Amino acid sequence: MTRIAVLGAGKIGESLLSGLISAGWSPGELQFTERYPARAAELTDRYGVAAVEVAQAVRDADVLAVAVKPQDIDPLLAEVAPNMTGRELVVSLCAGLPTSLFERSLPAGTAVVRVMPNTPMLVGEAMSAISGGAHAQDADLKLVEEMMSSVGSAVLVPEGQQDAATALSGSGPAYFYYLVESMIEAGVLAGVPRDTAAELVVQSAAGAAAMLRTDGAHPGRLREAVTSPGGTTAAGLRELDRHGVRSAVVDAVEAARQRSAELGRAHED
Ligand SMILES: NC(=O)C1=CN([C@@H]2O[C@H](COP(=O)(O)OP(=O)(O)OC[C@H]3O[C@@H](n4cnc5c(N)ncnc54)[C@H](O)[C@@H]3O)[C@@H](O)[C@H]2O)C=CC1
Ligand SMILES: O=C(O)[C@@H]1CCC=N1
Repeated sequence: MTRIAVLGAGKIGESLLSGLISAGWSPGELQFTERYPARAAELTDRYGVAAVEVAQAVRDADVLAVAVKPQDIDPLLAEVAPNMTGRELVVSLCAGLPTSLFERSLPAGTAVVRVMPNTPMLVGEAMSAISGGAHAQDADLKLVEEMMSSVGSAVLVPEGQQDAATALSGSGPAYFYYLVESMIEAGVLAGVPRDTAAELVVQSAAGAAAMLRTDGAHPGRLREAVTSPGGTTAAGLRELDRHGVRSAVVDAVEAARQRSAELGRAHED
C-alpha cells in the first residue's frame, strides 16, 4: 500500500489519519508531522501512527498530504523542498491554495494534486473534490481518488472550480450544523428539553440526508412531499422566504468562494 505522511495534524490531518486507518491502512504505512509535541503525542497514542520530522516524512512517504492552515504554508514548503527528490506526490488539502503555488516552491516537475475534503472524513463520509496540477499524471489522480474514496466520496473537478467546491462541500458541513443548532434552539424556546430537541432534529437531518441520497431524488420534490396544503410546513417555509434565507445561503456560499480565492491570491508573488 502507498505510504502517506500527513504534514500538519490538526482537525483535517487527524480526520485523514483516522479515516485511512478505518478504511484499512495500517498505522505503519502512515506518518505525520506536527508542530506541537503535545498534539503529536496525543495522536500517536490514539492511532498508533508515528510522529516524525519533515526530513523523515519526505524520505519514507510516497505521498505527502499537506494539511496546515493556508497562512502556514510558506514555512512548511521551505522545510519540505530541500528534502524532496521531486518524485514524491504532494497532495494539498489546503483551502484556496492553487497547485501552482506548490509547483513554484517545490523541485521542478513535482506532481501536485489539490483536494478539498471535509471533516465528515472522520466517519468515512467525506466529500472530496480533486484537481491535478501541471505535472500530475492520470496515475497520480487515480491514486488520490482511491485514497479519498476510502474515506468517503470523491469527484474530479477542474481546478477553476475548487474555490466553489470549497464553499459548497469544504465549508458545507458548518452550514448544516448551523441550521441544526438553530432548530434545536427553536425547540428549546418551544419548551422541548434540549436532549429531546437535539434527537428530533439530528435524526430528521440524517433521515433527510438518506432521502436525498436515494436514486432520482430531487430536493424540491422531497420538500413538496413534506409541504401539505394549508399545513405546518408551508407556514414555516413562508417565514424562511420572508427572511430571505435562500438568498442568504447563496450569499454565504459566494462569500466562502471569494474568501477561498482570496486565500490563494495572498500567496501570489
Ligand atoms: N477544518 C475543515 O473543515 C477543513 C479544513 N481544510 C483545510 O485543511 C487545512 C488544515 O485545517 P485544520 O485541520 O482545520 O487546521 P488546524 O489548525 O486544526 O490544523 C493545522 C495543524 O497544522 C500544524 N502545523 C502548522 N504548521 C506546521 C508545520 N510547519 N509543521 C507541522 N505541523 C504544522 C498545526 O500545529 C495544526 O495542528 C487548512 O488548509 C484548511 O483550509 C480543508 C477542508 C475542510
Ligand atoms: O474554513 C475554512 O477555511 C476551512 C476550509 C473549508 C472548511 N474549513
